[in-house]
Amino acid sequence: MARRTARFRRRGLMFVLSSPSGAGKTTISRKLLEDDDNLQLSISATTRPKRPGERDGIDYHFVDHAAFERMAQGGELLEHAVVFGNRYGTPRGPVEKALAAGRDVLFDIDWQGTQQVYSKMPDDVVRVFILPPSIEELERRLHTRAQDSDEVVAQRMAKAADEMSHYDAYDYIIVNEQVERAVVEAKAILTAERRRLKRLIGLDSFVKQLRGEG
Ligand SMILES: Nc1nc2c(ncn2[C@@H]2O[C@H](COP(=O)(O)OP(=O)(O)O)[C@@H](O)[C@H]2O)c(=O)[nH]1
Ligand SMILES: Nc1ncnc2c1ncn2[C@@H]1O[C@H](COP(=O)(O)OP(=O)(O)O)[C@@H](O)[C@H]1O
Repeated sequence: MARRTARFRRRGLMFVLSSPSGAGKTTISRKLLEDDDNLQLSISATTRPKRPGERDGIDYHFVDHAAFERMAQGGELLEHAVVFGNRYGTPRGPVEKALAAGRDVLFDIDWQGTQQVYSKMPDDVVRVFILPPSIEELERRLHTRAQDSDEVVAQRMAKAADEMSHYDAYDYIIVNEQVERAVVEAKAILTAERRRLKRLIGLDSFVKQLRGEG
């Protein structure tokens, strides 16, 4: 007799990573995306200028203030916030499509955006906050990234304490000391969250079938 394949599906989840700037969100996100075919990045729109090496439509949708305002007013953004004086927002369409298709979406958004998506879609959101091992190491990382001026680094360090004060609005905390370890931890969280009963669709009839009732 042919073996039956699992006849239930899963709704996608929203995997949110937040941290003070420089703690390692981008590094950890890249590794998760590289190793996981079912995970896709939510590409935010921003009015921030492009950094060297960043590509429009891949790292961000780089837009001007007027275009951002049109998107916000038109209800095209799931959430939006001002961070370091620039506007950032999450386009709604790709997220809804992915979730319905059972794909998971990774978000690199700040605490304000996390709060907004969580209040709209609490059952779909998994919130992870990344902390640096120390404040000295955070500053070192911001300098070694060498993409921002000393002035911008000073601005980000000044904001770090404020951002870190929001850690308690998250479900999971990862201290990014060794990047490989942090990635293993993030993968473990994702794996476990994918098995949550509440995300499984049609499990009832599958179990009925297993019990010979289907
Ligand atoms: N609310 C919100 N925050 C975002 C979004 N995209 C990026 N951010 C946050 O904006 C902050 C600055 O991001 P960025 O300019 O790329 O610098 P980074 O700190 O090096 O990641 C980070 O805390 C991001 O998580 C978004 O769509 N919505
Ligand atoms: N665990 C780690 N140990 C040492 N350096 C790290 C670690 N994680 C990230 N970095 C480095 O720190 C800098 C900031 O990391 P990044 O991922 O850009 O942070 P974020 O996206 O949170 O601003 C980068 O140069 C990155 O290579």
